[in-house]
Amino acid sequence: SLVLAGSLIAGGGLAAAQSSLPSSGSAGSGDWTTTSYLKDEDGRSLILRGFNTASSAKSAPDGMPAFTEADLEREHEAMGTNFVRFLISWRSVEPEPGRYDQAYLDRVEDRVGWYAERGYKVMLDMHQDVYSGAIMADDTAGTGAGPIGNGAPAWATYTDGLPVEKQDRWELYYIQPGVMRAFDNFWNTTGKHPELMEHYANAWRAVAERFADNDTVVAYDLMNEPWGGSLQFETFEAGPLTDLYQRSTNAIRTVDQDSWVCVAPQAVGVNQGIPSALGKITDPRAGEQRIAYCPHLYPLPLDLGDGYSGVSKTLTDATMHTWRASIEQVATDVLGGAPVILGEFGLDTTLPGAQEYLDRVYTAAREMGAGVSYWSSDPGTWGPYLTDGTPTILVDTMNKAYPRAVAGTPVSWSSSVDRLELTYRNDPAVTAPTEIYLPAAGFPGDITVEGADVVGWDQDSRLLTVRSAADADDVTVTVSPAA
Ligand SMILES: CN(C)c1ccc(C(=O)NC[C@H]2N[C@H](CO)[C@@H](O)[C@@H]2O)cc1
Repeated sequence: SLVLAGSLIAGGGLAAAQSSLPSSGSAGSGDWTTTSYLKDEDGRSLILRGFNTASSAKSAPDGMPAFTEADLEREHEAMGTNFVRFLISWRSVEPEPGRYDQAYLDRVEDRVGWYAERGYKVMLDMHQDVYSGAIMADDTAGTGAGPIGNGAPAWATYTDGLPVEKQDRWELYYIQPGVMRAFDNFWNTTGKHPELMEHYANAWRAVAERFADNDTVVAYDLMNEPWGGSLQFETFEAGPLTDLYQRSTNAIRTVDQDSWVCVAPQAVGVNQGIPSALGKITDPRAGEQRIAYCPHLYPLPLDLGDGYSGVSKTLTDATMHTWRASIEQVATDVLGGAPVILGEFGLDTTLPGAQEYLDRVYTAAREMGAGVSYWSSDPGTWGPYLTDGTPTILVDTMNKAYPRAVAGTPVSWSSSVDRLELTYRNDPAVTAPTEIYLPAAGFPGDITVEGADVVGWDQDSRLLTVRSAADADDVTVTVSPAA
């Protein structure tokens, strides 16, 4: 079919290439591809690309990111993203024990509406870093919106009077005695606070009750970068962490049967490629399990400020190999074939080799069939825009052709500046068309589509929709600028 810029000419044949779903590679083979995806309300498999929005929400009194609808319009226009890992906080959801702040959830719902109007899907991230803003005496108004940590409300922060001394690096607060104790009390390692995990699960139920019927909210990311305090690795991950995830999943399912529940491993070590010991979480819903796996990726050399070059590149490549094997193992063997979203990765885009690293991670995500939410949309050299609005290399890196919603199971896809190829196993039960984003940079005018019929072309959103013959088995669609 030939699509003329702004309009389309129907016609063109339907070619269905013969191929088959890849078997999942042997553990750690490095060529594993998921066969499981989050799906939209039309049953289409979602390929999710977007940002974490935003770190600025962590200590904001109203819990909202300093991210306006105009910022979202700019992001959508410049990069064609379709996904956001939106930061929310326990302190904002449950400011007092058992009281859920509906005005805060109203503010979250307003932002979700911004994304809905632009065709996005939202994953709500119950964010924490260093437990709570209440870990230090100068906690602002005792709400948990303090200057260092974020996440838990003040009433759920039990440091038991142990010291939390000022640190040069924020990460070091995690091992301060008062913070270790706050985590040990939350996980009830001390045996003194069995109520806190219950409150946490019930806070999730309150959030899910609000968004259960909102198709834009497609997933809940149960806890950001969990830290076990005195418990680490298997004792923590297979113990209280898996327990909290199961309890939160059960609580969510009392009000929301359809959203995916995303679970993350502990951050330390697993972000750097060490295998996770996370246990099985069982979804009590009828039908398919809707548990997803949301790991993060932060190779140590990059985190220490080295670029992606020299020894740092070698070590980072080794990290990514073990990291991919670990993801395959948890998603396949532990969670029974869960879809994967890379919940966070990022770096200072001004570092040497940054572009190559970004390309490598997005290639790995594409090969695995994983969604990606980049850390983060906040202004600065890590993000897409500097504080003065100057674009970083991230904007062009993100602004690439990709399939967004597929009427079947993606088998493989690839894209270059001016060509996209997608192979998927057609699902005749899905009547909605497959949706593909085509940036103006590579597709300035007319386009040629092979392997499927063009259903529509929206010049503003730059979304092409195509449909294969209902009886097609495996379909290969190729999109390129018209000759
Ligand atoms: C010691 N612990 C428990 C620790 C250390 C470092 C990180 C981290 O860098 N995380 C990577 C990014 N993720 C957060 C937001 O989720 C950002 O603030 C970090 O840069 C996490 C945990």
